[in-house]
Amino acid sequence: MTEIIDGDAVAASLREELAESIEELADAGVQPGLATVLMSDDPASETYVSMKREDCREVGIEDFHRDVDSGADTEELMAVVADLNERADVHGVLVQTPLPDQVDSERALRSVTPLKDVDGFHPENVGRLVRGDPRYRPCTPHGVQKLLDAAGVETEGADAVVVGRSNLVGKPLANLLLRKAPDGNATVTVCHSRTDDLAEKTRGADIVVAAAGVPELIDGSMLAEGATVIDVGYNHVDGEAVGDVAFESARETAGAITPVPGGVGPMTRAMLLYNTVKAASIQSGTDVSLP
Ligand SMILES: NC(=O)C1=CN([C@@H]2O[C@H](COP(=O)(O)OP(=O)(O)OC[C@H]3O[C@@H](n4cnc5c(N)ncnc54)[C@H](OP(=O)(O)O)[C@@H]3O)[C@@H](O)[C@H]2O)C=CC1
Ligand SMILES: Nc1nc(=O)c2c([nH]1)NC[C@@H]1CN(c3ccc(C(=O)N[C@@H](CCC(=O)O)C(=O)O)cc3)C=[N+]21
Repeated sequence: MTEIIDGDAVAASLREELAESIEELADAGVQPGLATVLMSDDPASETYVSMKREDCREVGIEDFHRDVDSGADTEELMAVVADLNERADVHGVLVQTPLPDQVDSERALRSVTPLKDVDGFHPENVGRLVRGDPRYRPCTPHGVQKLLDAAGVETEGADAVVVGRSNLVGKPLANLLLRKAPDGNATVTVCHSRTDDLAEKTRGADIVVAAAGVPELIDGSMLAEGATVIDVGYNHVDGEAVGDVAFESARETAGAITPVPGGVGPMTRAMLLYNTVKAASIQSGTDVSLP
């Protein structure tokens, strides 16, 4: 029987465990705080930010929020970030991307102080990840690791294929799976739009992670019998969320598979809470146990 990996359930149990870490911080007089910065009129970005804020309030993380006019320039955005960098009650600063075209995104994201960079996008944190000593793991890749762990899927020695090489998902995930660590130690192949014969690559994999942003790119014919399939894709087709995996076809061949919705999405949000609690722990010098 194919296991359907329940991201909602795994995320819920993570939030419960994080609530205990937040209790430990409270005993030391610390409340974790996350500041989200929204500089966009895109309804999707607005939705992602409001879900993140709602999650914070639910688990006891203080929700700070800043709206920056979507017509503003890089300097104005960076001034907002600089102010949040200085505040002792703000432990995490998240600038929601994509940013408007007139903004120098690289410069703006680099202005988040690395200790508060709970997205893990700052070059210092990316560098640490690539070097094998991550501080804040990017939320979606970390969520994928937690889903694999929850499903009892060993990465050690596994052949993993990551479809997608973005800085947001594919590259950090490939680095995490490659890391010399119990939740890494996979043999990693990274595929992208110029990959020759994608199906041949995915058919050779024990673990396939689809993060291409192409609806139903991966179907059952492209999988080895019993493979684990993690669908990061979140595409809107006729107003419905559709993954990068053709679920009904893939589940026939897969050993375990994540659905969309109810798979990676809720985990991404849970790992942001995780990083914020970790940030509060580091910045307050309070040791807490993390799930
Ligand atoms: N559930 C969640 O929490 C999240 C979901 N997502 C979703 O994950 C998906 C990927 O996001 P993101 O990484 O930001 O997307 P990007 O568009 O930044 O990157 C997509 C990657 O997929 C590759 N690709 C595109 N088409 C193909 C193809 N036909 N075959 C093989 N590779 C291909 C691209 O190759 P190339 O580099 O050559 O262009 C690129 O590397 C999206 O659907 C997004 O919505 C993203 C973040 C969080
Ligand atoms: N720069 C950038 N930042 C992003 O944050 C970003 C992005 N690009 N590209 C698009 C993806 C997609 N994404 C999701 C986050 C949460 C859910 C999520 O929680 N979904 C729930 C359903 C939520 C609901 O609708 O109630 C689920 O899948 O079950 C989904 C998708 C962030 N993205």
